[in-house]
Amino acid sequence: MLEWTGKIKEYKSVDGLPTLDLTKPAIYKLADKVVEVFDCVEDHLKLLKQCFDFASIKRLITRPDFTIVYDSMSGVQGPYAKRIIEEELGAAPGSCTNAAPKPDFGGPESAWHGHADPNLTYAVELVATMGLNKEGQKISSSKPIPSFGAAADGDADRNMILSSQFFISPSDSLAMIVDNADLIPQFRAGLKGCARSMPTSGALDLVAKAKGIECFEVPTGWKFFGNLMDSGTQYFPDKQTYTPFICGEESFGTGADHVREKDGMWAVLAWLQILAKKTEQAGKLVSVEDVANEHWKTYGRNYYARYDYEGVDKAKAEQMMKMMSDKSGQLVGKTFGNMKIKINDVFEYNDPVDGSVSKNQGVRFIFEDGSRIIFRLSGTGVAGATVRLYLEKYTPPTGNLGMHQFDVVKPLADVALQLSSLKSYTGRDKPTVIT
Ligand SMILES: O=P(O)(O)OC[C@H]1O[C@@H](O)[C@H](O)[C@@H](O)[C@@H]1O
Repeated sequence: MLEWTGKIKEYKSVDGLPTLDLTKPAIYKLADKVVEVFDCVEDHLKLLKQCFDFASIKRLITRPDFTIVYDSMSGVQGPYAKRIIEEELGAAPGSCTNAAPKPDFGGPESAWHGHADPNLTYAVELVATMGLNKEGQKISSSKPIPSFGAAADGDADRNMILSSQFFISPSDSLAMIVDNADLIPQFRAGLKGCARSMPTSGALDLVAKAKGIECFEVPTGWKFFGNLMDSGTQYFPDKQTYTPFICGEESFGTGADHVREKDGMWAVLAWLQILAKKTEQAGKLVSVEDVANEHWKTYGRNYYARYDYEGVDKAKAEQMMKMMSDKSGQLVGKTFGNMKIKINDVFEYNDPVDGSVSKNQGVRFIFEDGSRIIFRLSGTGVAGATVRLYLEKYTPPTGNLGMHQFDVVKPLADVALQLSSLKSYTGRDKPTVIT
């Protein structure tokens, strides 16, 4: 792209364009061109109405025993949330919090210091309202705790889902939406495909296997889902079709093939739709926690956490990754604690749709019991390098399903520090953020 910008020889501009009123929908004719000003909230709402049964979601939201809080963290979701959740679906006024978009997402004065990130660490207001602390442990609250909570990030493509004193990890949220896709009108004809990014937990794979749905493991980055959504279309007419399709990432992005981006509002409505239908079926209010408990009893639980080490020395982080990559395959059969390594490699993706190969997509240590330790360098960090360490431990349905995820993966973190020598490379022995 940079190369092409160097080749620009001319650009055109128009003098004397009138100032158009962008505050209301209208169509303007300017010489031989037409400019249409449209309300993007209405546009999105129209599309979402094709995906969901709004009447049934409204019945849930207006139940006297159901309360909802949707925190837009001063990002762009605010006007959409108020229009859809409060006006269209009948949630009580004030259910949508921090709903006035601000250019600095609230800045240093906000509880989240302008860091509009929907996770346990940054979405502090919502997390406290839902009766949790940043470790996801229950805390007491002086006010009644809402039945359902959600947060959006600054550009509203990501989401966090909670119920009263309960946090659902994005990996679990994805698996549970796919498991219950038949309750969502968008998937009435059945799902043909689903996908997760490589570091996202394998909870999705268990559902896909049980239901016979094609499941893909792609590198981190939403673009990799795009080709799967295009399979069988005019772009790849000879390829098998994987749509209708649901996909998601551990980094709080969830979506489907109604648009090509992750869609925070879609994920919130998908959950509300599932709860609405299950509540109708059960004749009593069903919560996110109820759905999760049922799910784990069927599939087992993929305990999961991500440790971020932010702002580390880039060269050192790269050396550490290289050291681990160089050992690819050499640690198979080695035992750490009571766990034996089954696969140690560097993840590579062969795109089944366009045939492209993406190498060097993260270092993986996969153990015989299904536990995983994954290392990646963030592609979005701003200062130095961010090392992301993803930890996953599988517990079958017969095991203890009610433990705290951060406690369960802690022994894996100790093994990860050993495997990576992270402390000697980066000087860090504690992550900056755990989600
Ligand atoms: O490389 P990082 O920092 O882990 O960020 C990954 C994220 O990067 C974003 O740009 C993509 O839109 C996401 O899909 C992806 O999850």
